[in-house]
Amino acid sequence: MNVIGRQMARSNATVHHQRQYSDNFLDSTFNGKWLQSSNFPSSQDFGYYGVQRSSSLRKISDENVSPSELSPGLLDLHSFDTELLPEVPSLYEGSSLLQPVGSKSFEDSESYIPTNKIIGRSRGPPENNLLKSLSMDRERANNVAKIKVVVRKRPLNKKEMAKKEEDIITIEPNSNSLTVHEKKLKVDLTEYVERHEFLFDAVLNEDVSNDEVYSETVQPIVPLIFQRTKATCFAYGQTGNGKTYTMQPLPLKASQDILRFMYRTYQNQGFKLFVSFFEIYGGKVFDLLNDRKKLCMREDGKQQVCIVGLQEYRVSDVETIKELIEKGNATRSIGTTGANEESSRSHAILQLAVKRSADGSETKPPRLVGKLSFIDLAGSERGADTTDNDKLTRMEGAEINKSLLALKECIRALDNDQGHIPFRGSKLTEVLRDSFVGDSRTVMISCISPSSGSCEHTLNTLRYADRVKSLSKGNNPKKDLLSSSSNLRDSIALPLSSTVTTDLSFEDTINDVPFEKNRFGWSKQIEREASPPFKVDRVPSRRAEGNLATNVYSDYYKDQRGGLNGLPEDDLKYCGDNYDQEKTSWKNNSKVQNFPLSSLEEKQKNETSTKWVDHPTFEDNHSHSDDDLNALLKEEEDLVSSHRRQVEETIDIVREEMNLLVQADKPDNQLDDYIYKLNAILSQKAAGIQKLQTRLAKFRKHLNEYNVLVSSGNDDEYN
Ligand SMILES: Nc1ncnc2c1ncn2[C@@H]1O[C@H](COP(=O)(O)OP(=O)(O)OP(=O)(O)O)[C@@H](O)[C@H]1O
Repeated sequence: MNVIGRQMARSNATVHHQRQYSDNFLDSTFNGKWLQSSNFPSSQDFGYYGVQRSSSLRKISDENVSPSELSPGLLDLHSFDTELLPEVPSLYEGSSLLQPVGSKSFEDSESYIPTNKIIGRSRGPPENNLLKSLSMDRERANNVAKIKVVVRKRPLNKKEMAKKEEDIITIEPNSNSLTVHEKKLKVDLTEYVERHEFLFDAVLNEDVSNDEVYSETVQPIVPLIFQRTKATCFAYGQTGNGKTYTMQPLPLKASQDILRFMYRTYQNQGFKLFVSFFEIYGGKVFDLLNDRKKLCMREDGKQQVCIVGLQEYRVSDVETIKELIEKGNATRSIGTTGANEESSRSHAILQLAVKRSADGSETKPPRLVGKLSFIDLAGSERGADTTDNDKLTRMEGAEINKSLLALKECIRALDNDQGHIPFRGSKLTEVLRDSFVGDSRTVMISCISPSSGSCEHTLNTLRYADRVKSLSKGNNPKKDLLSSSSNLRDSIALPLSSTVTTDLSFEDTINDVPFEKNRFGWSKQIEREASPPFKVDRVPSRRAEGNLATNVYSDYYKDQRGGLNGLPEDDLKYCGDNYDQEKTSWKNNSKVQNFPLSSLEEKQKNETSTKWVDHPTFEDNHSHSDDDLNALLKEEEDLVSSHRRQVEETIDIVREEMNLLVQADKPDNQLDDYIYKLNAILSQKAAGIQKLQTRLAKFRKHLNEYNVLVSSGNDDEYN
């Protein structure tokens, strides 16, 4: 932790004591997260609301910050019974709009307001224009998707340019799609480029400013906060890809808008804005606005999560919020990893809560109306990057992975309206529990590097985002259509070994085969033409993953040499069980044209006599981090691959069964032979199913272990 920051945080633990910060001190000393001062909007960017500030911008006054009234010791962060107010007058309706513009102080401050889409800059826009603009905003707010996934690409940095790394991300102008061009090597060491296409709700290129990021992500949500919505905005991505750069200005901009609503639209309606800022580090909660005091979480009888003793500050101007954020940032933990010295190992959560007293009186504690949470997640790079680190760092990594996985699962469950939200999967999701129930909105900003050197991490980040997005029903039919028809989630370079489509060249295959999403949101290739039953030799697959180049190589081998026999043993080891299944299925395919029944016997013999390379287990691969996110994601991928192959095999088997029946109908049919072959077929079927069931059970067990299974149906039989 930043020592100066800690000192400062300590000395400011009670902001009743007015404190004068020097600009120099602030600008030069804080180097914590969210503290690249150049990224902060300047003070002129913000208006002053409510109580006018003195000439010092650095003063936190009693008027604006009153921790005592906000720190009841047991602070129910979220579930402070959401206010049961009479219906909050719509943001866009009611007398407040028609009242003369606010108090003197607001009038005075108006000239500071840079832009105001809700309320025009000019003092008296014609009433109908105002209403029109508000109704447009209301429409916009109502259209805010429940879950929005945005990807932001940062520019190449100096280090990457010095290493002559290339920009491998292309974004079509005015589109929501991006393509990762991954360089790969064929077995003959010639290079080829594998293209991975993704479609999201918005894709922002390196030229997009932080202001634009705000208007694309958080701004549309702000009005909803006054209508009892709880919203979460989080940045996800590898260390150094711009999470902090992206998140840092958002709370300030949002609080500016919130205050604007409070002082204009909801003037004199008793709304108050509160700020809290804490971090989750190694599974523990620390108050960033109270000298990093360790806090504990409690769940009350109503299963509402409380953070005991979290300081929450009432604020009425942006400058104070800025100071609080600076203070919190200075206090935030910064660890080191092999990947990036500056990498953050904690999740920082800043919350803006809008509250109101039930009867408008000041005597009763205000109740929560709506809330906006900003989460700067820890770097998403996982297991591999922490291998060399000490036990503590590895455990931190494990906790981070666990929370990232749990977060994804909660968002999935949220968007699927599932009764069971697996929020207990991590501290992060427990803390955010109330953001996953009721009227909620989630914005995820995935931050990616353009550099070729980060390709694998970039693909991981995009896959994570895609999983969040692909399960999003949203409220935009167009989006659904796009998702189902053209979310080119993954690799296009899939040299499928189809005996039917052998007339297609490799390039034809990679360029033209369309994709669609399956019901889990994964892409699958659509057959070029509707194939008649049993003409499909390979089940649509999206196998070639960025971090499993061997998959591609083995496919390539398979195509080039007609089989896996040519694969070096090492490759097989890496391929693991994928190729255990692959071997069998490929063998089937090689003989599929004539369906010689002898292949079954041969296969059965092989299966019993050959000791296939063991599938690398979850534990084997990731002994350093049991709950490694990548391992679970990989296991999920492998399960789907196995399922796909099992279906392929089933198709082959059914073909053989049909042949067998044809044989059985012939007058010269040998009963012994029929019985023997039928027995072989049934055994093979049973073995395939059993194998898949085992894998499924194992995967479910792992999910259960990490509390991330969304649906718990029939778990018992697997445990
Ligand atoms: N879109 C962008 N435009 C310009 N510079 C950027 C952009 N995104 C990030 N940067 C720069 O890249 C560097 C790393 O960004 P940042 O600290 O935000 O990464 P991070 O993802 O928060 O890393 P960590 O996981 O370690 O917290 C910073 O110097 C930042 O200014």
